[in-house]
Parts: sequence; C-alpha cells; structure tokens
Amino acid sequence: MLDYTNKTAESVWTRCLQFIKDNIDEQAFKTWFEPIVAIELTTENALYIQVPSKFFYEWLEEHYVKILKSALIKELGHNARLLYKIRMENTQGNKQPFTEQLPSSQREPVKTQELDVPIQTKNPEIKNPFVIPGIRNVKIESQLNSNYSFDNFLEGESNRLGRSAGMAVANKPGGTAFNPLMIYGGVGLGKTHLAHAIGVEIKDKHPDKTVLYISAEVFTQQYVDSVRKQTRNDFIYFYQLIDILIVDDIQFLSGKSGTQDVFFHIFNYLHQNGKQVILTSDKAPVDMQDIEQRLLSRFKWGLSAEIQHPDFETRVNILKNILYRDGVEMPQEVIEYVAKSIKSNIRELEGAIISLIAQSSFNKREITLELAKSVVDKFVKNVKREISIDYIQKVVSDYFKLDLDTLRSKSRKRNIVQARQLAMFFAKKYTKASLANIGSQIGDRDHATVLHACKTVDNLLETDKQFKAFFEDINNKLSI
Ligand SMILES: Nc1ncnc2c1ncn2[C@@H]1O[C@H](COP(=O)(O)OP(=O)(O)OP(=O)(O)O)[C@@H](O)[C@H]1O
Repeated sequence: MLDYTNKTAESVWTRCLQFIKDNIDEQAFKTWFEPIVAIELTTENALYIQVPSKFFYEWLEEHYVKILKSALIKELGHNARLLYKIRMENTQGNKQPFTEQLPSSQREPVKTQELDVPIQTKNPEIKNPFVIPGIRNVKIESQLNSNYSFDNFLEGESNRLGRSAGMAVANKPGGTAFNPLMIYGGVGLGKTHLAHAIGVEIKDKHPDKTVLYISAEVFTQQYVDSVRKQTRNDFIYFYQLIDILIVDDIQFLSGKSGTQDVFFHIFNYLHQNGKQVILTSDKAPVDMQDIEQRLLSRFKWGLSAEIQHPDFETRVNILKNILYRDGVEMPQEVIEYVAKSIKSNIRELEGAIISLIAQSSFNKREITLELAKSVVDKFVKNVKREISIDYIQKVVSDYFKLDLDTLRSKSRKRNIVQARQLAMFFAKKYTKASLANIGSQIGDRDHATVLHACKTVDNLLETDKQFKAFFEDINNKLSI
C-alpha cells in the first residue's frame, strides 16, 4: 500500500516531470510540460494538473498520454488518475479567467457530476470527450491558387534568393533555417505568386500537411469577428492546427495592436512546434511602421528575401512565357519594346502585353512594332495620367499618417517638412506642372520653395538611409 501522507501534488508532479524530461526532447518538454501547474492530489489518488488551454490539453492527450501514464503509475501506483483543469482565457467579458475540468483518456472518464464545467453536458452526442467538435480532424481548405506555381514563376536576378529559399522551404517545411520566410518587395513584383507557389509545391510534395494561405486583411477580419462573437479561443485553436501558414501583406497589421497580439501568439506556437510560417510584405521588417518590436524581431528570425525590380532579360522571359501560354506569336523586337517600356511592375507588364494581343485580335491587325508602340504608349500614359499632384499628396500623407491639411500647413516640424518636400519632389518628377503650380497646390508656397525642396530631397537621399527608405517606398507606390 502506498503511503500518501508525505506526498503533495507538487512533489508528485516534480518527480513525474523528472521522468518525463528524461524521455522526451528538451523543446517539447519546455513547450508542453513547463507551463503545467500541479493543483491538487486527492486521497482517491487523483492528481489535478492545470493547463493553459483546451488545445493544450488535447495535444497532451494525443501525444504524451503514454508517458504521462507511465510517470503517474511510477509515482502513485496503478490506480492513479490524472485530471486536467483548463484555465480558460476570459472571453465572456468577465474579469476572471474560468476553469474547465477534464479527465485523462487513460483513466475512466470522470462522471459528469464531478466536473465543474463538463464538456460532455455541452456536447452529449460526442462519445470521445477528447475530440473538440469543429476543431479536430477538420479539413482545412488551403486557399491556394494553383495557377501560381514555381513552373510559371520565372527566375531572374531580382527574385533568385526568394525563389530558391522558397524551394528549400517547400522541400522541408519547418525544417530549414528559413522560418519564418519573409518575402518583401514593391507592388506587383510577384510576392503573392511566390507565396502561393511555395504552398502549392508543399501540397504536392507533402499532401498530409495542412497548408493555409490567408491575406493579413482577411486574418484581421476573422479575428475581429471572433472577438465580436466571443470565439477568440476557437480562432486561435484553428490557426494552431496549421502546419504551413502563409500570410500575405503582413504590413496590413500595422497599427492593429489586437491582431498583432493574437498573431504573435499563433506565430510563437507554430514556430515552437516546428511549423512553417511564410510572410509577404511590401517592405523589409526594418522599415515596417507601427508593428510591435517583439513581432518585428520574430520576423527577422528566419530569412528576409527581397524581390527587386526584374531586369530586362527577366521581363522578356516573363512576356515570352505569357505568349507561349496563350499560344500567340510576336516578333522579338515587339517583345523587347514592351519589356523596355515597362520596368517596375510585372502586373503592368502583363497588362500591356494582354492589351496588345487584344488590340491585334479585335482589329485583325498584325502585331508590328508600330502597333506595339501605339498600344503600349497609350497603356503607359493611361497609367501615368492617374498621377496628379492631389494623388501624390494623398499617397505621401497616408504613408506618414498625416492628414492633408497638416501636410499643406506652415508647420516647421521636421517630419512634416520632410513629407511636404517629398510631395513636392514627386510632383516635379511625375507631373508636368510648373514649380510655381506645384508650390501653389502644396501649401501655397512659391517656386523657390519647391526648388529648395527638390534639392533637399536629393541631398537627403545621399546622406540619410532612413529617408531614402521612405523615398523608395513612396516611389514604389507611385511609379508603374
Ligand atoms: N517571376 C515571375 N514570373 C512570372 N510571372 C510573375 C513573376 N513575378 C510576378 N509575376 C506575375 O505578376 C503579377 C503580379 O504578381 P503578384 O500579384 O504576385 O505581385 P505582388 O508583389 O504580390 O503585388 P502586390 O504588392 O500588389 O500585392 C502576377 O500575375 C504574377 O503571376
């Protein structure tokens, strides 16, 4: 007969932990056993332990129940019982967290009346109390676009790093140093395409893995909904089930502290458990604004790969690939003309060639250099025509989170002056307006002020790295 008089929940659990620690790897021990608190040892030989979430409980039951059983039998004998108390985060608007009690599957399930908040009474039809309805065994649609594959993501100097890191990740998701893999770069350069291609390749090579592609915007909406519907925990559990999480346009989380917080926890959980995270962003982590430091530092853990503007050769290859896909032939000089005319946005490049194909087939005209010139020039002009001084002021003020009146005000605050000078510089670069005209629209200044602004911007680009990063960001937003 065992003597329980000197045993406490803590002492029993400490010895169990020693046994468990010797039998599982260190990371798993840290993740799954260190957060557990021993609560009570009853005279009926039942040990209560407290775990932080239902998911945690489920994970222990699924992966570690044998070792828990062995440890417990060793300490308390064959009639030992293990019971969990789940300390739930408050989602009901009450200040206090609440607890839920559940038995371990290795023992006879505890009868309903013994539970504080018995899961069986909520879901009487569920035979196995260890399946959380709607959470386990759900098939998750990956939301991947199979048209975006590695095969049609053409390689060039501009994307080589991201493409090969993406390939490495697809071969061994969660098993490379590239975790998270952050793909960043300007508008229309292929970030989304590459992110999908990695996911598609993983699904192909590892069909058993759960992959999810989601834009940061949809993730945010889902999170806000879950808070409104008081299902925040379900939201978190759902994301904890993913093996490869791809979040597009992560900069969208900027300034959204609640969503950043929940993403931080999901990220940590996935990372600690060897799951792969892939992120895209329109800027490098170092240049992201209004994203918490702790999140930024995690973004830098893996690899940040920039996608740059494609060089001429890559642009030609991309165009040829589209023509091949659509079964259209075009003279080399026409292809080269298009590639020379549109340099900094692959989406625009695609748009121009498609519009050229359309023009020639509607009007039954042969595709000549002359036709290409008229179509592409119009195309380029149309895109450029959208840039007005008002538009530039809007982009600049949005970027610095200023309102338009502040940008145009007489304020001499350094950040406002710099924003105003950038707006003037871009107005000179992208519009045909005179210096006087630019000055009168941006804060009622004279032409000398605009000239001075342009010179200052030129100087700062040479001397101030941070300023240069702002400049390039805004330029990417404005340029085609
Ligand atoms: N290397 C490439 N090879 C072939 N097509 C490409 C390549 N890079 C980009 N594209 C094509 O260019 C278009 C724009 O790419 P994508 O949407 O991935 O850009 P993005 O960087 O995510 O843009 P945004 O910043 O607007 O989100 C897509 O149709 C994509 O297929």
